[in-house]
Amino acid sequence: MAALRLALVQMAVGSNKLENVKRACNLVKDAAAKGANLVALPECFNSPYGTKYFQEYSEPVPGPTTNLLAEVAKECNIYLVGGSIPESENGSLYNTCSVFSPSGEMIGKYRKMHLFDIDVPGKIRFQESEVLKPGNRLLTFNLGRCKIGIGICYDIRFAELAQIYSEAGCHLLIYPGAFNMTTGPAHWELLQRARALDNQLYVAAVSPARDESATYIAWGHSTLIGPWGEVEATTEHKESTVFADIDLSKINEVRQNVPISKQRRLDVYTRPSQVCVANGKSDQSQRTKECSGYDIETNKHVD
Ligand SMILES: NC(=O)CCC(=O)C(=O)O
Repeated sequence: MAALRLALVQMAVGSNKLENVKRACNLVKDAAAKGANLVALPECFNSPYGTKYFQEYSEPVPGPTTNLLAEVAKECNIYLVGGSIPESENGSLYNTCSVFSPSGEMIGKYRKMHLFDIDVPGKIRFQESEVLKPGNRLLTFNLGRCKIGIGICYDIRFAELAQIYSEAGCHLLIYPGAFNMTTGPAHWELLQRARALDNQLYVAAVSPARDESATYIAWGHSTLIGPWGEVEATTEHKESTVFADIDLSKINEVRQNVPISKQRRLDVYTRPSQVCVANGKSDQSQRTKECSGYDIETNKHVD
């Protein structure tokens, strides 16, 4: 067995919350029985995806859903990336992913940082920010020698987030996601390949299965992209689990062959926000090394 066998559980999600969670746990058990030691669930796996549902389906984290995920991670002796669920805390709602170790401990939670607010006239309008608040913290964890970073769906459009994770030493980025029938065919795979190629690492995205009767129809196509930018494993839109092995030596090979991380021209890249004008002369400030809640130098979360 490979050191890291990943399973992306593209599960059907319905309107019964407990049924959704039980289904997720059964599919996780099935993936573990087939040799996966890292299993990931999709975005919003215990609730239909839609702003009108988030309040009703929300719960604290930790809470009833994540307690069941913790149990299944322990029972199966696996790392579990618990997709995302609508989280409630102090009257606010978040789109939250929690991660569990093989001992059943919740080792971190990540709140979607970039909320899905788009308006493509005649096609799709979705405004998560009408109901949700964004998170401000990154989340990484280690499985053996593999360092893993978490984002949620729309976060994948933001190259900076993936680059920060890469600079923090991540080898694999996992995005529980739920693209739709407009942006899915156009951008889902392209964005994963772009993030993988920019950063020369693995990128996985895991979607719910497509339900044509839902108010929001997910694109499906859960996928793992390799550090060369190629599709390593994928599926179509029905319920299924995608299995793939993560081989860290491929990352080293690509980075040696095409050494872009050593060839950056940080001496000439300047962003408008990084130019300060003093005494009438423009001055290039240092490249930003910190992001809110996460210190890249020490690789630690900061309050
Ligand atoms: N759930 C999401 O964040 C959807 C993102 C999406 O569909 C996109 O096009 O971006």
